[in-house]
Amino acid sequence: MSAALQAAPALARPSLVPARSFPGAPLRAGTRASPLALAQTRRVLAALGVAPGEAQPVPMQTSGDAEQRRRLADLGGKGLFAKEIHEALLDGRVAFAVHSLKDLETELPPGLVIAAVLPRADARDALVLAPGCPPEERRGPLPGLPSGARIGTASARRMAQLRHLRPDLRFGLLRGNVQTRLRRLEEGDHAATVLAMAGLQRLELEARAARPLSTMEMLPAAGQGIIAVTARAGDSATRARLAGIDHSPTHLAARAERAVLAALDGSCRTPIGAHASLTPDGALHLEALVAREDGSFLLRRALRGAPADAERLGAALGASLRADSPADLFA
Ligand SMILES: NCc1[nH]cc(CCC(=O)O)c1CC(=O)O
Repeated sequence: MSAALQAAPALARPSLVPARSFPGAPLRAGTRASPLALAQTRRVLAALGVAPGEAQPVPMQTSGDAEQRRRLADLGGKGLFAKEIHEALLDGRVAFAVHSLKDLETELPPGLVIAAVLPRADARDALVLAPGCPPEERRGPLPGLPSGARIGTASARRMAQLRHLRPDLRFGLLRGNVQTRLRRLEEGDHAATVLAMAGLQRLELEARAARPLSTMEMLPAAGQGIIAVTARAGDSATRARLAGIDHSPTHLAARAERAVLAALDGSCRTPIGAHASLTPDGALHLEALVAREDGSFLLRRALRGAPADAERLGAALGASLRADSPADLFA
């Protein structure tokens, strides 16, 4: 190895070399290291139209990734998957970072902003059956899901909605990245699970979905199907570049859905769903729900208004749900 190559690792040490101090260096894009996160980062880089070598994904292990068995609730929730990435961004070790919007806490750390979102993919959840579990012919809610089936999930939102419609179902904990969950389904621990259509599609695994669940059957999480790019609030050059790929209809939906979360201020285990869409006549239609994890309580409401009022609509719908829900859901 030449002396020049041997010298390279020292120069590349991320903690010593803030991206912003080397204008000609590759754009560093922070991301989790999961296959889904990397696929999403490639989409952002493709949208930016960067030349080969002009940008570089920087995969990072997060506290959330390190913990595979316990429920997120026991650990402190959403922020876990983003904390290290936010720190890298604030420190200048990466120029921007790519996230699944639904995993991003409602209030970002001071100094960070959502600089762009990509056009939303399918926001729905999908029913995924274990290989040996043929869809059952049955009448009533959630057709195709066998009576008494054991569902694997770690999502309070999915569990609450399934239980509310189908008290016969049983539940077990199933977490990990998408591939891990599919593998554990094959191992026979669970009859079925529910995964986001968007994640399955981005991993080219949508053939594993028995069918998408309608938003009436299963209201998605706020931000589901949306890839978000964070940047430093004060980095106007990066923000301007990211603004070029921002999809404004998706950004409006994101604002409305996240305003619901902010108004509800639930714990990370409170089952909450929120989904906004633009109607053909140009209005913003917002649906949201709050539930109890055991499905014994579920309140769902919708509101319609002008897209420019996205945040106010979300706040109003969140406040209305909160006013009519048991107070202990928001402890
Ligand atoms: N919590 C994990 C997570 N975060 C984002 C997605 C899917 C992609 C998306 O919603 O944009 C998934 C997997 C899943 O819920 O099935």
